[in-house]
Amino acid sequence: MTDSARDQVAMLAGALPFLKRYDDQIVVVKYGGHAMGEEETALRFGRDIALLEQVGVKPVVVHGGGPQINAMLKRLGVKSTFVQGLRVTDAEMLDVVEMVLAGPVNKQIAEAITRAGAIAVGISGKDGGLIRARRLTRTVRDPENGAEQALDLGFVGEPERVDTRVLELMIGADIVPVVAPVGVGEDGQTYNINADTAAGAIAGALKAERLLLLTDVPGVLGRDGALVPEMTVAEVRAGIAAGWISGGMIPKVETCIYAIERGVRGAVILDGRVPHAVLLELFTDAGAGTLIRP
Ligand SMILES: Nc1ncnc2c1ncn2[C@@H]1O[C@H](COP(=O)(O)OP(=O)(O)O)[C@@H](O)[C@H]1O
Ligand SMILES: CC(=O)N[C@@H](CCC(=O)OP(=O)(O)O)C(=O)O
Repeated sequence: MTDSARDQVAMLAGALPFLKRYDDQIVVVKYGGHAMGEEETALRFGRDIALLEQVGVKPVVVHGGGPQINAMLKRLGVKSTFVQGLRVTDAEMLDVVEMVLAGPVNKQIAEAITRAGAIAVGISGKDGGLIRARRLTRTVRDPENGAEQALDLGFVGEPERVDTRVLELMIGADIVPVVAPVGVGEDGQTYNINADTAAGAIAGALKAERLLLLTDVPGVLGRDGALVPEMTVAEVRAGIAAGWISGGMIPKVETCIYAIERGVRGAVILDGRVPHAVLLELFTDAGAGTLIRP
């Protein structure tokens, strides 16, 4: 037997306890727009998800696509602004957001997983009544007089209720759901939902074993720029207040807290550009990224 064959067998044997732990368990993976990068990265992601499905894990993919929306807006000559990491979304913008997220981005991911040997089907949060949303309200404090001021983010939504039936039907039939973060209000209004928030709501509703948020940084970075391997909810809150957790990282850590409070057993922020990031996190002791715990 060659050394490389021996290594392969040793690796498989080492993964056995982890394979047992995650057998039949739901793992929600949020695939961020920044982690999609090159085509090879997306294909590799597809292979990892297909592998999870083949070893008995039940993966559910929720994806973003912020950079892909930006690219389309640039082609259309439309400017976009972000407040607290959220895209201010007027009616025209909403059309583009839905077109990009529920269109090419959703289909490319489902195709990459399917090409790797699993059956993945792309849906949006509007399909099967999956994500019932309401308009998100946010306030800012006026630094001059301390008064609270309401922010108008347009058609940005937050999940109000997640109806998991369509996901359960898919999971039960060994189909990997790939979800675009778009929701619908009671009155039929479409809402743009931050993909981290959508993933957290879905993970919470499914009581997933793990929520993995894949991005383009190694995890939560401390003031010194070094990776923080583990954080408690209280430490996260202190980091936001002190300002070293900011921008797009805020919805991520908030999502982790939300999911944990709803019974998800662990939430991890990790670098989706690292080859096999998902497998490293689930099937090795070393793990990857930042684990947020209660
Ligand atoms: N403490 C921190 N650690 C890591 N990243 C941070 C931190 N504070 C702010 N960020 C920013 O958050 C970004 C990740 O959020 P975002 O760009 O929205 O990712 P995605 O598209 O994957 O959702 C990082 O690229 C970084 O610029
Ligand atoms: C309200 C809001 O900001 N929605 C996001 C939805 C996509 C997303 O979250 O994509 P990433 O995960 O790649 O950042 C947006 O319009 O960009």
